[in-house]
Amino acid sequence: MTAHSQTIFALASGALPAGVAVLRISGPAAFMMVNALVGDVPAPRQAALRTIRSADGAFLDRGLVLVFPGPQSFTGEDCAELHLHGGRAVVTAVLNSLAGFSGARMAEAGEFSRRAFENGKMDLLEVEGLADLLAAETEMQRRLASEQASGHLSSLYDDWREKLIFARSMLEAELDFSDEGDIPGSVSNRIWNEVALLKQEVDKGIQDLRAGEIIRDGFKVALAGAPNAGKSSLMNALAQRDVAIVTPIAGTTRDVVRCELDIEGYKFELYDTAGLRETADVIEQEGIRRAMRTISDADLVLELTDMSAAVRGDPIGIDRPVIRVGTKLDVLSEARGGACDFDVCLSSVSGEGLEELRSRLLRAVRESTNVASLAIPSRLRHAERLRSASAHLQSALQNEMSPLELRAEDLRLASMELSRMTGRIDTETLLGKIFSEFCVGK
Ligand SMILES: Nc1nc2c(c(=O)[nH]1)N(C=O)[C@@H](CNc1ccc(C(=O)N[C@@H](CCC(=O)O)C(=O)O)cc1)CN2
Ligand SMILES: Nc1nc2c(ncn2[C@@H]2O[C@H](COP(=O)(O)OP(=O)(O)OP(=O)(O)O)[C@@H](O)[C@H]2O)c(=O)[nH]1
Ligand SMILES: [Mg+2]
Repeated sequence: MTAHSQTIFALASGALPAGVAVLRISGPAAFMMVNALVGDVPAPRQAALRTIRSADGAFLDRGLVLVFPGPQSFTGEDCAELHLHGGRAVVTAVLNSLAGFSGARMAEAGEFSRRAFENGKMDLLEVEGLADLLAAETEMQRRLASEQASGHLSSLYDDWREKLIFARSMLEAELDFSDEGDIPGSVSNRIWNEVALLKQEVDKGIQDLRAGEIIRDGFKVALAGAPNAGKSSLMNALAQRDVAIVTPIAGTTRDVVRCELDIEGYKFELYDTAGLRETADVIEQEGIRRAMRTISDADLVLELTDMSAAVRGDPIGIDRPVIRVGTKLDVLSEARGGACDFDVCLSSVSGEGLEELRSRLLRAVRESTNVASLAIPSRLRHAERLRSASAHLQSALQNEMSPLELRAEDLRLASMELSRMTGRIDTETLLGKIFSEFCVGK
């Protein structure tokens, strides 16, 4: 438990004006400050309606006051909340009054959560989950973040860590008795079987990173094809707004244009790109270079072909998953020539086929995020720790001829990696990076 001498405060609710504004106070002087502002300290954890006055007795607001005595609070310290009328001047007046107390200052971004972490109220995975929960815009992002914020990923990794600690203690017991003649090795065999099973679980976790990243950061879809194929028009139709410039001139799009979509709770990132062709125009060449880079980074490529055009572009030929889209279905004569060359035929003008494309996109994201539970890694940091743990387990398992001491040391290193995951051991730099993701008041 890290005791802070300073009391911090901040607006914890959103942009003003708002219906209600919540000011949060945490630290040793919190209750003294509440007492000075409202005349008493209400009963713990019960909302009480009070008049809030400045140090010179001037009326500031009438609002709800809540106090949470430490350690039973969000930060683990004495905490208080003032629920004010959400006007700018009301909030400014009360914040100014709070700043007048000695030992009190405005909180920095993420400082409440940082104190919660330091006081053991949340571990690092839960803190990251909370940051993701505040940033979540889609239903699947919310579910993934809640899972992590409520400690389910932490329990999983703690469980693995405990298994390793148990295995090590068994090995150490065996080491202690080893000079009493050879024990038939049965204990040891059972341990290595369990370590092998654990390694499989860790490796499964590493594989799930891709699903976690897709849910958290979005499924990347690139629109590709010849100039005038209708890429920008399709982007605008899917986004239902005018994101990209559309003209009848081939070579309109040069920069990569990005937009986000929410399909059934999954976040998609759509990338409109320059039409692919041989060209002498240096600006267009650079556009095409960027297009190719975007296409090769995509989780899925929509390869568009203008079905009404006399000449069709060549296939792009990349090793990404592709949906072949035939465009301009509305101008196609009744002889729908070659529609069977495509997975989806659509018109961005009439809207025909868009629903079919949307359900194909949904199917693709579901296939890429097909996991049994949402207690999965979603940041590179998680996978790096898991990879390193897996490598130590591998070393312990394969070096059957090495001394038990060394193999036990590999198990210890693996469990250290899992401790880093929840932040039992870690560096100031990492903490700074994670807490800087928060806004002030959290
Ligand atoms: N008004 C208000 N609403 C809020 C929050 C808040 O701080 N204030 N939260 C802020 O994120 C979230 C709720 N999270 C919270 C987490 C822990 C505790 C807390 O007091 N924990 C104590 C007691 C637990 C208990 O009584 O069961 C503890 O952990 O010891 C409060 C809120 C969302 N809603
Ligand atoms: N009738 C019809 N016209 C379309 C459709 N989609 C696009 N167009 C037209 O085709 C032309 C080219 O459309 P864009 O969306 O700019 O094509 P693009 O693939 O982005 O082209 P570049 O940016 O040059 O690579 C425009 O005149 C559009 O209005 C469609 O579904 N039906
Ligand atoms: Mg375009």
